[in-house]
Amino acid sequence: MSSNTDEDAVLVGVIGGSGLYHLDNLTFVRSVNPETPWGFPSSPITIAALPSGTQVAFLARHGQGHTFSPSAVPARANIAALKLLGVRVLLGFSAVGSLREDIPPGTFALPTQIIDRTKGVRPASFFEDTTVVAHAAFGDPFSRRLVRWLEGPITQALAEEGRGVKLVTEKCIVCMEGPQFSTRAESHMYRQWGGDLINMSVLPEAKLAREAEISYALIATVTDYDSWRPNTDAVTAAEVFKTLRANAETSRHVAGTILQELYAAALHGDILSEEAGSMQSSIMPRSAQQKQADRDKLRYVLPAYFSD
Ligand SMILES: CSC[C@H]1O[C@H](OP(=O)(O)O)[C@H](O)[C@@H]1O
Ligand SMILES: Nc1ncnc2[nH]cnc12
Repeated sequence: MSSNTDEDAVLVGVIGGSGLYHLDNLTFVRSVNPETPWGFPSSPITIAALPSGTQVAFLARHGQGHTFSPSAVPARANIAALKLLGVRVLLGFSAVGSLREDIPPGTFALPTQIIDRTKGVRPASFFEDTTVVAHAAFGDPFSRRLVRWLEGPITQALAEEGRGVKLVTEKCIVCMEGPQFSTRAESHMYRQWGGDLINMSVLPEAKLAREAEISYALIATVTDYDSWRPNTDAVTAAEVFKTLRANAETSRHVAGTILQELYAAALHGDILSEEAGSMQSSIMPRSAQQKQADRDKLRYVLPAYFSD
């Protein structure tokens, strides 16, 4: 599959998490399953049209039948395949635990910070195992402009839905390795560290989106109180499943309400401006020791810097 021209580029992408394996009110256009230099994505990517005809891309993070555990999600192939389709703005939906009493299950959140508690078993860079070195800026791990933009439309969409779902912002999410949930001691420790939410999926997705110069935000949907609450059972998958379906319905409503506006904002506004071009100064200068095969591989995600 060769790189898309601007005319058939799909600017907006959505990654669905646990419980969110499709979106609503879209017209199916085609399904694509590109083999990237990092393998195949979690599942074929659905290209579908909004009522206006604008096309968006949807990918189920754990695969259509939820066959990839968080540690095994082929995140590099996912981000590379979306980038090839033309995606420049990406919303990841995720089921998360809450580390705060005032963020109950059912709440939606737009985190702005991440604490990395993954264990180094997930490939987290497109530059890994190549002769090209890059250090992407990650102080603000989510696209600041995108997060700021999303706050209003999501709040409005939740109000319109009328189920009383609240949106909270400026939260810090801990990303743990899993697949087992945290111990009570870990859950308490994350609270002391300043964590507000916890999941197993936002990394390396957010790092790879940054390396691919895709503006990325996480819409975190709270399913449980994790394991820190005294005199309360620690989180179980059964507890998570209780809230998953309602959260997925609300996620579909939110996506259905905001995607057209998001497309217009990405096309005409400045929400992509901080990430676009950001890798130019993050990549170490070209040297004779860099292997051409590595540069060819990196061209797949960053054609602007590796075209020769
Ligand atoms: C099903 S409970 C744990 C599982 O759910 C979340 O997945 P996702 O972020 O894809 O919604 C969490 O990160 C864990 O992977
Ligand atoms: N408590 C929790 N810990 C990690 N990931 C989660 N996903 C949903 N709830 C979670």
